[in-house]
Amino acid sequence: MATLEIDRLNKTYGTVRALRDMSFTVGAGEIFGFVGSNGAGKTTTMRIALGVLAPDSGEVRWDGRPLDLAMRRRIGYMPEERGLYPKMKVGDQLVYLARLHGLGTVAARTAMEHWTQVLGIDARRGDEVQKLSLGNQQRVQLAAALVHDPDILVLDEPFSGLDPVAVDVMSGVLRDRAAAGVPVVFSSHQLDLVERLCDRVGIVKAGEMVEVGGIEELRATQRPQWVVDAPAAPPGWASELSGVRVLRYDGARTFLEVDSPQDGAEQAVLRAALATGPVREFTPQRPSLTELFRHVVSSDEAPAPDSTTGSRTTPSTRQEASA
Ligand SMILES: Nc1ncnc2c1ncn2[C@@H]1O[C@H](COP(=O)(O)OP(=O)(O)OP(=O)(O)O)[C@@H](O)[C@H]1O
Repeated sequence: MATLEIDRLNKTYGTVRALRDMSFTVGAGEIFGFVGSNGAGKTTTMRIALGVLAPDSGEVRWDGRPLDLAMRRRIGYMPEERGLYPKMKVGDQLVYLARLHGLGTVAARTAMEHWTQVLGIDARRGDEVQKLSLGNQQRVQLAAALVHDPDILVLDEPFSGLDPVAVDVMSGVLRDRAAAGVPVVFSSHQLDLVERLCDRVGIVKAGEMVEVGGIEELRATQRPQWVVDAPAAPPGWASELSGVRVLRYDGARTFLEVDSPQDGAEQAVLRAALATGPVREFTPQRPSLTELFRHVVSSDEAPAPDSTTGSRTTPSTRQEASA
C-alpha cells in the first residue's frame, strides 16, 4: 500500500477562497483526522481527492502518481451529504454499489453480507433505507464505502449523529482497515474521538493547513501547563510570578502555563505556592486536542466546535472560508 498525497490544492468558489495551498499526506495504515471550524475547507478537500470536484491548482497523488479514474474507483468515500437511494433496500443497494465498483455478482453479494454483519445491520438488509434510523443509515453509508474493499478511505464526518455503540463499531472498522494497510482520512468535530483514534491530525483554518502532526507532537508545541491546589493562597497569588501566565483560578486550584520547565519556572511556582501554606496538588496538565484546537483556531473569530457532540452542516448554515 502507498501514501496518499494532497499537494498544494487551491480552490475558489466565486469570491470565496475555500482552499489555499492545502497539503498533507496520509501513509499506508495511518488514520488521519481532519479537523477545522465549519467552512474551513475539509469537504472541499475530500471532494477534490475523490475527483468529483476539480481544484484550481494542485494535485492529489497516490503512490507518487496523480490519481486517475481507475484509482479513484479504489477509494471508499462517505460523503457529508450522504448519498443513498432512500427507496432501495439496504442489501440491494450495497450489492448494486459494489457492482458499480467492478465486483462480480457473487463477490458483491458476499461483500454486502460481510459488511452488513460487521456493522450490525444484517437484520435490515430487506428494509428500504428510508425506513432506517439516521444512525443505521449511516452504518449503511459506511458499508457502501467499504463494500468494494477500497485501497483508500475518505470519510466526511462519519461519526456525526452516531450513538456510543455505533461510534465503537465505526472506530473498530476504521482501526481494522488501517491495520490492513489502508490509509484512512476522516473529518470530524468530535475532537475527543479524533484524539483517541488518529495517528496524526491536521488542523485546518480558512482553507489552510495550520498544524499537522501526532497528538503528542502537537502538544509539545504548547507551553507546559500546571494545576496547583493551594487552599491557603490569597486571591491572585500567582499573577505576578515571572515566566508564568495564569489561565484561571478555580476555588483553591490555579491553572497556569509556565515558560519552560527547563528554566525551573515551575519549581518557582511550587515554592511560591508553599510559601502560602499547604499544597495539596501540583500536577502537569496535558492539553486535550480540544484545547489545542481552540488555541490554533481561536486566534480569530472562528467558533470552536463542541468536542462531545457531532455537528452537521447544510449549505445554508455554512460560514465563509474567510470567517
Ligand atoms: N458549492 C459551493 N459553492 C460556493 N461556496 C461553497 C461551495 N461549497 C463550499 N463552499 C464554501 O467553501 C468554503 C469551504 O467549505 P467546506 O464545505 O469545504 O468546509 P468544511 O470544512 O467541510 O465545513 P463543515 O465543517 O461545515 O462541513 C466555505 O466557505 C463554503 O461556504
